[in-house]
Amino acid sequence: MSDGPVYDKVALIGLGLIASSMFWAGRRAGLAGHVSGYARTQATRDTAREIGLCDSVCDSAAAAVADADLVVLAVPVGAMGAVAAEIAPHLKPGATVTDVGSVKRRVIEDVGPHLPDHVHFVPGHPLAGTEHSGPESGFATLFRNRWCLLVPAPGTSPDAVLRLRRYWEGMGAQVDEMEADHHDLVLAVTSHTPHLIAYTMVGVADDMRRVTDSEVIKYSAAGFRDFTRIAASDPTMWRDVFLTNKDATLEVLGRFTEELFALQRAIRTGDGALLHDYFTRTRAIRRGIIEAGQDTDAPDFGRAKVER
Ligand SMILES: NC(=O)C1=CN([C@@H]2O[C@H](COP(=O)(O)OP(=O)(O)OC[C@H]3O[C@@H](n4cnc5c(N)ncnc54)[C@H](O)[C@@H]3O)[C@@H](O)[C@H]2O)C=CC1
Ligand SMILES: O=C(O)C(=O)Cc1ccc(O)cc1
Repeated sequence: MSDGPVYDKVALIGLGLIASSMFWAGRRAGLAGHVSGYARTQATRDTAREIGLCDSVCDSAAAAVADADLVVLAVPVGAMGAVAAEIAPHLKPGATVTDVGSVKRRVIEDVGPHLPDHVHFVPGHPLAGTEHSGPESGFATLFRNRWCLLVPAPGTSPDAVLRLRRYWEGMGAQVDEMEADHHDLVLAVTSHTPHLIAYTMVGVADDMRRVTDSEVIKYSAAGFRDFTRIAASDPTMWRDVFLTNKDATLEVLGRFTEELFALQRAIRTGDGALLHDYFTRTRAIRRGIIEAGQDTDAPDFGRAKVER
């Protein structure tokens, strides 16, 4: 499927869901000559070696990035700066450094200052994931038909950006470019606040023990099940997302609570027309997404089988 490797050597730093999916997807499409990997804990490195994740698993980040043409930072957002500081002296001149963090402004602020002038920094964010984490959770089709947003600073080498775009496209993603603050606001609406709402709803159900004792599990309908899936996502990753996308998340949450109060009032006052109008508008949005072919989870989309 590819015209040969896009990079001779790729280094994956942090071997969780996203890095392992990148390894399997890249290997299937022949996108890298060699993939080295590094994870902070011995246990993760051992698991990676056992399951054949990466062509070589290194015991230091410095060893993993040596001679790499692309370095991917795939750790929680709050750890990006420290990892960048650690690898900076060992980067090959002309290499591209990218990341996959869910928040972009903070990653740019934390990583950028550590990197030497002789590398290209092209921040990125694949809009694809699951509630699972760790080296065994990845699969080759995770990025297929999903967006990957690249957030290069103005003046970044167009060749470096184009090459990274080809790499993501080789893994099946559609690539767009976006400015960092805009990215963080869009993601606060479409991903970060929805996750917070799911965490809250599952927390509320758990608090109401009277109702939840076994009955929540037994009678849970699809809506609540979706919330529990999302609320099972990695606590470290999501703590970092909210701490580092604070302003945008608080802005969206402010709007959300205003709307919630309006709906609460409509329920209390029996304003059925308001509720009906509201739900009619939101239904149209969902139908619009499906008609635009953007809901890759829709049953009629023919979702790719999960496989390595
Ligand atoms: N899980 C998801 O659905 C998505 C996650 N992302 C982003 O991708 C990045 C990685 O996420 P996942 O692969 O899901 O995480 P994960 O939890 O599966 O893996 C994270 C890896 O980073 C390592 N790590 C954690 N703290 C570290 C530190 N202080 N120093 C060095 N290594 C450390 C862990 O040991 C693990 O190998 C995060 O920044 C996240 O925001 C982006 C899109 C989707
Ligand atoms: O599992 C889900 O529903 C997700 O929303 C996956 C996801 C999580 C975090 C991201 O930054 C991007 C995608």
